[in-house]
Amino acid sequence: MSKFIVRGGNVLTGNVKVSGAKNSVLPIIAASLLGEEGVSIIRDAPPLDDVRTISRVLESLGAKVTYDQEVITVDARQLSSYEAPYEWVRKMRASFLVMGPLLTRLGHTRISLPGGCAIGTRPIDQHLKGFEAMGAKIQLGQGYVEATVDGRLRGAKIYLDVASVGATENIMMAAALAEGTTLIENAAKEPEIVDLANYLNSMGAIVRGAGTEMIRIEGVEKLHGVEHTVIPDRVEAGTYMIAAAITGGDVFVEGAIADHLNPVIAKLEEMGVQIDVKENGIRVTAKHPLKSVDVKTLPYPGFPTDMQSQMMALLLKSEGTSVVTETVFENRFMHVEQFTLMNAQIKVEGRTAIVTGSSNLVGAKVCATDLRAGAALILAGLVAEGTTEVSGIHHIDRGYVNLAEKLSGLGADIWRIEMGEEGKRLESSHAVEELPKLKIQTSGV
Ligand SMILES: CC(=O)N[C@H]1[C@@H](OP(=O)(O)OP(=O)(O)OC[C@H]2O[C@@H](n3ccc(=O)[nH]c3=O)[C@H](O)[C@@H]2O)O[C@H](CO)[C@@H](O)[C@@H]1O
Ligand SMILES: C=C(OP(=O)(O)O)C(=O)O
Repeated sequence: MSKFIVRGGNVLTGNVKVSGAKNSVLPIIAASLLGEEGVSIIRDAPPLDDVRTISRVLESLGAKVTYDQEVITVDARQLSSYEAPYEWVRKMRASFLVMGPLLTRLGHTRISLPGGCAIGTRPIDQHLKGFEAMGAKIQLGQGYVEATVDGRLRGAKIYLDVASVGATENIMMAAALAEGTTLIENAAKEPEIVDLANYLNSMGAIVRGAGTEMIRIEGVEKLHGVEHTVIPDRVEAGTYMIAAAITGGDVFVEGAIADHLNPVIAKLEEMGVQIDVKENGIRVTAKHPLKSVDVKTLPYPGFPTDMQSQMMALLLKSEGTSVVTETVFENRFMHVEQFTLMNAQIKVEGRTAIVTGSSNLVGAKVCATDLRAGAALILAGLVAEGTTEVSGIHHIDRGYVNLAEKLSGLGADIWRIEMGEEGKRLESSHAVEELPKLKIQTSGV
C-alpha cells in the first residue's frame, strides 16, 4: 500500500505546469478507433494510470498504441476484436467510451458493464438510449452489454435526460460515422466535449455546436488519423490554485485556461483570493483569513463536482460556516469522514455538507476514497499540524501527474512511499526527485 506523506505548514510559492486533461485524452484516445486510414498522434497526453488503461483497451481490440514523451500514437487501421473485457472496464469507467466508436465502425460491440463506483451508481442508460435511437439492438447479460446494427447506424434526434458528459461523447463518436444527421439535445457542454469535437472534426467528421446544449453531427463514411494537442487539465489546475489559496501562497499555474475555470475563479475571488489571469496561466495569491462561501456543484458551466472535495478542504480553513451541495453524484462526500479524522467539523445532511471553518486541522492517517478525495486530503495535509499519511493513492495516480514532485517544487513538504504487495517498503525518499517517474508501457514503446 503506497502512500503520500505530507508535513503541513509550508507556504507554497512558484510556478507549476498543468498537464494535459485526463478527461479529454480518454475520449480522444477512444475516438481514435474511428480512424480507418492513417495514424493518430495525440500530444500532451498525461502519463496517468487511466491513460495506460485505455491504451490497453485499444490494444485488446487490435489497435497499435505507443507512448513516448507525452505523445500517444494510435494506429487503428486494423481492428481484431469488438469486445472490451471486464478486466479493463472494471479498472476505469471511461473504458466504456469505446462502445460508440466500435459500434459505428464495426456494427457490433460487446462491452463489460462499468457498474457503480465509489461516488455514485453512475448508470449508462443515456448512452444506450442514444445508440438505440440510432438503430442499434442492445442486449444485456452476464455483466456485458452487446450492441449490433444492420448496416450503418442512422442519425437520430436524442434528448438526454441528464446532460451526461460520457453519453454526449459516446453518442457524438457513434454519430460521426452514422448515416444522416444526429441531434443531441441537452448535451453536456464541458470543455472536454469541445476538445473531442475538434478532434473528430480534424479526423474528417462534421460536428457543430459542441459547447452548447444542442450538438449536430452529420455522419460521414470514413475518418482518418490526425495530430491533436489535448487541452490543459482544468481540474488539476484548480487543485493547484486551491493549494496556493489554502497555504496563503503565491503560485503561477502555468497553462491553466481561465475560461474553463470560471466558477472556481469566482468562488476563490468571493473568498478573498487574488486571481490574475495572464496569457499563459493564472497567478493565485492569498492572504488569510479567507471568507467562507457556499458551493453547489452543477454540470458545466456550473461549479465542477471534480473540484468539490478540494474546495471543501479550503473551506475548512476559511472564516465562518459554508454549505456545500453536491448535485451531480449522489455519494460524493466520502472525504468528509476522512477530513473528520483530521479534526474537521462537517455535518452531512443528504446532498448537503455544512462545513465549519477555521479548523485546526491535525495530521492523521487517512485514505483516498476516490481520485479527488485523495487530492483534497493532500491539500488539507498541507495546512494540518504535523504529518498526514494518505493511503489509497492508486486513486490519485489515475488523475494527477507527479503530484508530489509538483507540490514539492512549490515548497511543500511531501513525499511518496512505495510499498510492495505484501506491504513491504520498496523505497522511500524525502527527495522526491529521486523517485521513479510513472511510466506508461504499451507495446511498441
Ligand atoms: C472520464 C470523465 O470525463 N469523467 C468525468 C465525467 O464522468 P461521466 O461522463 O461518467 O459523468 P456523467 O456526466 O455521465 O454523469 C453525470 C450524472 O449523470 C448521471 N448519468 C450519466 C449517464 C447516464 O447514462 N445516466 C445517468 O443518469 C450520472 O449518474 C451522474 O449523476 O463527467 C463527470 C461529471 O462532470 C466528472 O465527474 C468525471 O470526472
Ligand atoms: C470522477 C472522475 O473521473 P472518472 O469519471 O474517470 O471516474 C474524476 O476525474 O474526478
